[in-house]
Amino acid sequence: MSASFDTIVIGTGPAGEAAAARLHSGGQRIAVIEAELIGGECAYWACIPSKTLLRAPEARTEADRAQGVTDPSLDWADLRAYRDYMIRHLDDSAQVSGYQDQGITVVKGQAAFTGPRTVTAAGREMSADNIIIATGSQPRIPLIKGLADVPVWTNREATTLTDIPERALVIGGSAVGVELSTFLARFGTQVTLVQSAGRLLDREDPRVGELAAAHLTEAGITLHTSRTARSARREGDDTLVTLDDGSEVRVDVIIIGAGRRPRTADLNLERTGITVDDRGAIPIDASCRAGDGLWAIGDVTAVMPFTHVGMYQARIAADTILGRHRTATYDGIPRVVFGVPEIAAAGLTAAAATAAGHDVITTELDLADSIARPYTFEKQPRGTLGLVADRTEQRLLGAYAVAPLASEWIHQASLAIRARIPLTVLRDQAAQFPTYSEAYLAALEALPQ
Ligand SMILES: Cc1cc2nc3c(=O)[nH]c(=O)nc-3n(C[C@H](O)[C@H](O)[C@H](O)COP(=O)(O)OP(=O)(O)OC[C@H]3O[C@@H](n4cnc5c(N)ncnc54)[C@H](O)[C@@H]3O)c2cc1C
Ligand SMILES: NC(=O)c1ccc[n+]([C@@H]2O[C@H](COP(=O)([O-])OP(=O)(O)OC[C@H]3O[C@@H](n4cnc5c(N)ncnc54)[C@H](O)[C@@H]3O)[C@@H](O)[C@H]2O)c1
Repeated sequence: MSASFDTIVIGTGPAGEAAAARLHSGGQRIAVIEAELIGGECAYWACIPSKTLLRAPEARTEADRAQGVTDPSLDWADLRAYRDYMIRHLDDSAQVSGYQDQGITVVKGQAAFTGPRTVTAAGREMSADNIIIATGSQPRIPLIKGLADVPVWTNREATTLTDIPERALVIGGSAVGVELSTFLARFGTQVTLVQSAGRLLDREDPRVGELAAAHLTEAGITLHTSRTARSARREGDDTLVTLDDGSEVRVDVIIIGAGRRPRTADLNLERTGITVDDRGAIPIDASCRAGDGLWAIGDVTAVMPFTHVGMYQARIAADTILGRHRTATYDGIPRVVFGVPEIAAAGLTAAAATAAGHDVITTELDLADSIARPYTFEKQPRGTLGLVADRTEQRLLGAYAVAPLASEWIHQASLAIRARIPLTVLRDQAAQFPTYSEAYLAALEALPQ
């Protein structure tokens, strides 16, 4: 006999967990189904370990650059132990019992639909008024001849590594590639990064890619843009990778960061009436509805595959299910690559704003020429803030910042874009002296009128 619930959540990454928690506190009877570990990719193999691993090199670089600090050093064994603690030693038993203690049913197994509102997992049949699909994504593996015969890491092996490799070829030059390269290079790996697009972080403003390239080069990383790996083969203990220009790179491991695919393949979605798009993503409306009583949130929607977006969609879907109708808007949501220094952006690039018909004005500010904080922060002051605005509408459309702590102060641009705060109001701010936030006023005053 099938157990019935108000809502079943398939997948307990950050999106599924946020939805389950909100619906449970809204009084619903909930079941969560998880094929692997409660917490999802983010908690064990993505955001949490990667940001934990990047903090030490960041602190080391900050210390190197701060006047009056000598001999800062990295301790891999200590960081590795802290990473293992942060990823719960890949053990989610406390999370399972935490849910059970709250009265949430946990089913460990691969869920598949048996009908529009019924699923099976671990031999159990379940039905619900609402089913939320939050099954996340998996790495996209490029076609490279011989890849199956050489050591290859996806984000999973890279973020749970036990030993720092001597030489690595990183494939992909966006968030995963830039973050993993930064971490490894700062720990002494000889990193070669191969990026198929003409620049790093190719969805961002071209200046962001240029600035990121300069920082990666400074960290000792060899960059190949407009390049792909064609084939790989073993030669003794080495892996020899041939790029598409015929050049060869000798490494110990290939690390893949070439994008992700929504995880929908095993769900039997044909039983639900949902048809995935050409990326394999589940199409949703503004409230994250994917069909009658069906919802999709997080990476599986491919809308903006970030944890904060998945959790936002979870709040939108859960509130709508609870009768508090909400719609999502994605304007101005920040996008951060945790490089050293941090690379942050929000809203539209100048090119996207122009394509959308805006009357675009832009400015870029060298922070060391304009504000005091870079000098109090480090002895080689640096940082860049770029703004994109609409001259006619007199509001901010986009921003990028490549500078220390940019992941924090990008949120001012994010709020200004989302809340459509007029430029006159933004120019009337008095940010704390001396902070990086002062850059906004300096940049706004430099915007063409
Ligand atoms: C290396 C790396 C670093 C990242 N760093 C950041 C960061 O710093 N900040 C940020 O915002 N984003 C980051 N991301 C992106 C972030 O990890 C994802 O956006 C986020 O994990 C998506 O959450 P989700 O809940 O949609 O899916 P996931 O976290 O992928 O969780 C989905 C869950 O569903 C389960 N599942 C799948 N299919 C089934 C099934 N059929 N039945 C039952 N369970 C199923 C999976 O086992 C998994 O536990 C990073 C990604 C990578 C690869
Ligand atoms: N800090 C963060 O928020 C963070 C960190 C890591 C990942 N993420 C998210 O995880 C997802 C995956 O990140 P990602 O960087 O793997 O994917 P991505 O889709 O953002 O970028 C993939 C990059 O790989 C390149 N590429 C694709 N195929 C290639 C090939 N064959 N050879 C060389 N280069 C190739 C592309 O040009 C692109 O720049 C993204 O949605 C990202 O936003 C977020």
